[in-house]
Amino acid sequence: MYILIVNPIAGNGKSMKVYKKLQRHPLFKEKDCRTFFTKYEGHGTELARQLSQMYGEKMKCFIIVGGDGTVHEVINGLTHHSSIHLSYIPAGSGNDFARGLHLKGKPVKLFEQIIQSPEYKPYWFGRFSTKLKKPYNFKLFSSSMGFGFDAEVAKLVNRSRFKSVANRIGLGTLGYVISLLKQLFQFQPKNIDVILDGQFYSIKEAWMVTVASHPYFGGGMKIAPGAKNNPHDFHVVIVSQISKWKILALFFTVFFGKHTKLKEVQVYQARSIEIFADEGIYYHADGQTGRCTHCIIQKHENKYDVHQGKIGSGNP
Ligand SMILES: Nc1ncnc2c1ncn2[C@@H]1O[C@H](COP(=O)(O)OP(=O)(O)OP(=O)(O)O)[C@@H](O)[C@H]1O
Repeated sequence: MYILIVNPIAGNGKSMKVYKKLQRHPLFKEKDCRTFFTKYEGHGTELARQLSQMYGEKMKCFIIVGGDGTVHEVINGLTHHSSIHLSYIPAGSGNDFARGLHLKGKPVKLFEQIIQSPEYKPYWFGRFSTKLKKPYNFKLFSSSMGFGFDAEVAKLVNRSRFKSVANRIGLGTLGYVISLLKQLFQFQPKNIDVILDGQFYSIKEAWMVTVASHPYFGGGMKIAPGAKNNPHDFHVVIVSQISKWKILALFFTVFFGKHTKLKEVQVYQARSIEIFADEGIYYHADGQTGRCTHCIIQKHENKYDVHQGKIGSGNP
């Protein structure tokens, strides 16, 4: 049995079109595929938790149909169920997790692959907590976390009308770029302290601190070009003391991963990251936003079996 968790509003309704195609496929009935739709924000986590408890071993895998936010919610329902196999059919606006997994091809082809010749390989999620004291109640993230400018852009993207217009014309990234331009003139850089594997850095006029499990964010921008998912570390990209015009240049070069050549951009590798900001700063985890003054980020101790493309991770 396969369980599909479908977010009907992901990609401004694209996920429903994708789902209808899957539903018409002969393998859908033949292989006992059961579908559950998310009904509200956060429902993906509840569904994943309940269904994994209910079906456990009887289930071959969860097939997530939606965008990065849906993946984020589902994995957070599986924090104690790392033995469950996961597959992802991208149908959102950004779909950066799919890029990170090197998933290629149309949704129906991916569905056939998942059922007929799945390539489950280990994937290591990150975990984070914005609490200052134990119990930390860690949450998982699949692709990246960002603090500062990218988080404020993500907040604007999630609220904006541009996103749905851009989605309708098949340009998911456009919504991000428009929000970015809007935010560029409002954003005030912040002083942020960062501890990377015990090493302290005081970042003056920080624009963003991004922690990445693979290269992509914002719908295909290669923010951490060298990042490969592995059990040991993340890539941490820090941008500080940069002019607004140069930030603009950065976001043009980021599509090719060339921004790391700028002197205002530093790239580190770290397993354990701690962030401190005197005043509250915005953060995002896989594009889902919040506000904090402190955050701990670590590799989750468990690996998950995730269907990946030919050159996906799995060889740490
Ligand atoms: N039925 C629903 N009604 C309203 N919101 C929902 C529903 N189901 C899920 N959500 C919310 O929809 C949001 C967007 O989902 P998702 O991120 O998967 O799509 P997207 O934003 O189009 O794609 P991406 O994150 O890849 O850009 C999630 O934050 C989730 O909480």
